[in-house]
Amino acid sequence: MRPHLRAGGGSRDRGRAAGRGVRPGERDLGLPGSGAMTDLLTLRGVTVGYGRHHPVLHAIDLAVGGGEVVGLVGMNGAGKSTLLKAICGGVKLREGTISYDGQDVSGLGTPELVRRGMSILAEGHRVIRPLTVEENLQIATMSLRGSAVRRRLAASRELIDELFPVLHQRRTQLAGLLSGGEQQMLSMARAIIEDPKLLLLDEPSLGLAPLVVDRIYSSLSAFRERGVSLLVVEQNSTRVADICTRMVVLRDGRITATGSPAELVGAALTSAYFG
Ligand SMILES: Nc1ncnc2c1ncn2[C@@H]1O[C@H](COP(=O)(O)OP(=O)(O)OP(=O)(O)O)[C@@H](O)[C@H]1O
Repeated sequence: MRPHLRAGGGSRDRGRAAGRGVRPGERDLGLPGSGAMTDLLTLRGVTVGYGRHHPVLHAIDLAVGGGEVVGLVGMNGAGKSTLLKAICGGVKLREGTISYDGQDVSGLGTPELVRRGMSILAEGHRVIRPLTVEENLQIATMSLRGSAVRRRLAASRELIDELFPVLHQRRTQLAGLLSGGEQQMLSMARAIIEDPKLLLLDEPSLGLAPLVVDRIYSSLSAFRERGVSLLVVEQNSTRVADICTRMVVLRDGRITATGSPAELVGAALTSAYFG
């Protein structure tokens, strides 16, 4: 029989998990974690599907705390991208609710969520192809106001130059002519300027050379150090395990395991991935 780890939110949910009880057949790992954190993003009972098809996600409970880095992993077709789409309003909820920063945001679209402090790097690169690199960065600053924000912006620009010097070299080049890796770096740089509370990323390392992946992951560490909450979808758990505080495994639209990277290794991880 396959060991079944506790499904749902993270260790910080222990009280809640105890409240609703661990389901028969599930094993509560009593995971260590961030008891002091308040949840920034909470999904409760989220069920979604496409058209008239069967649900792709089944009653998902998931929480991301302030400053927490959650790695959402699982095989092809497990429903990881669909979960991000559900959060961003890209697919309609059949059941359940999503709250962010204490407010119900179920069904809100991406522009409104961005206005409320989420940055979303979903499939593909988020650059404006006919504009130069510098113009792309300038546009990201447009929603920022006030002197404190301007100071923060100066720090962000310094960080971008340090993390992605190639963008400085390419600042007059059209974004559409950048390589895939450079476009991903520019997407990350735009997110750094937006100074989000929560950053959602769908496979930020997909198809990139190892050195570029290193750069992208360095920028994720910088977000973490700034106290930004991250929800990072990756098919391969190895890379995301280096930066996340908690990993959540999705299989066939259900959460099969959650725990720190140290806890979710070996047989526990294989079983959660493949059943
Ligand atoms: N627009 C759509 N219409 C119908 N079915 C869809 C649509 N998008 C995804 N699906 C189906 O939903 C399921 C989950 O897909 P999803 O892209 O969320 O998985 P994933 O875990 O992100 O996979 P991958 O790692 O391959 O990107 C799959 O069976 C897929 O075929």
